[in-house]
Amino acid sequence: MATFPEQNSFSSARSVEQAPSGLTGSQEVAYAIVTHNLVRTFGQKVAVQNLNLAVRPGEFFGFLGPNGAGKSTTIKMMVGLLRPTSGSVQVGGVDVWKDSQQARALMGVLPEHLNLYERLSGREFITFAGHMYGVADSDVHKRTEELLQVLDLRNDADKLIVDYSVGMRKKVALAAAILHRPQVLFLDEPFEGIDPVSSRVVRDILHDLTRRGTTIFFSSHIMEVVERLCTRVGIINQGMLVAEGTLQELRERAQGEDKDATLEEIFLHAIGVQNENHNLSWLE
Ligand SMILES: Nc1ncnc2c1ncn2[C@@H]1O[C@H](COP(=O)(O)OP(=O)(O)OP(=O)(O)O)[C@@H](O)[C@H]1O
Repeated sequence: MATFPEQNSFSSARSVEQAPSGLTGSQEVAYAIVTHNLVRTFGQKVAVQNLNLAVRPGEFFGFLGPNGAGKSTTIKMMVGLLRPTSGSVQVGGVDVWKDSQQARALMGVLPEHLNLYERLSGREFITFAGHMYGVADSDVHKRTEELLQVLDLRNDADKLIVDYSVGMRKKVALAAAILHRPQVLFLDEPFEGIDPVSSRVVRDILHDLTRRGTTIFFSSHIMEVVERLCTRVGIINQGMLVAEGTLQELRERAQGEDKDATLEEIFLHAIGVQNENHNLSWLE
């Protein structure tokens, strides 16, 4: 197990209290996603506290945190599904809550709870999404068929979504989120419920998208996937950003220069988990 410095020292120098808050106007377009002092409360509960983040174009940003940490709440505020209590979000230099239509045109979104049109078939749903984003008919057709093929949905393409499995729903929603080649793609737990074969396909597609300039912001509990894909990682705990940087940067901040710390070790330390005894007394 690696040893680490105090939790708060995890945020990198470029962490975003410094980076975006000093930026104005056109400078901020240098960032694909910027949040300024983002806050969301639910009654007494502060789900997200003064979140400052900046993600550069083409980055593959992994957003980690334990259950209830505030990941989905953050993503919902970033994509225009949940109004912040205070603070702001910009995507591609556009304020998501002031110019929501313009901002949404730049995004693809795979939300936590998939709100799909259950009475459409998978093929119809993907096609519909393409038309909603104004993609030309011929491109919609071509891209839909290719997506159905690579995501192994072709045999079920004409089945109604209501009859899809969890993984099939996730894949069809992902196809709909990427068909218009968004500038910024937000994915809330994209690998949940997806089999290993499709997982690999999805990883390849996402990797390819970032190579071609798409920025990806995604939440996941699967450390191995985050470790493999992400160029930068943010860790949120109890609504606060407790660590942010490249894996290398986070490792280098590990006390004693433990360059071998795994992302799981970095994560557990950042959220303050100790090595405790988790035995159930009644099993003894
Ligand atoms: N609509 C809501 N009403 C009240 N509380 C909410 C609501 N949505 C989220 N919360 C609370 O806000 C906190 C953050 O929730 P959120 O769903 O953002 O966590 P998460 O990090 O995505 O968790 P998980 O990994 O379990 O999906 C939790 O305490 C949750 O109970």
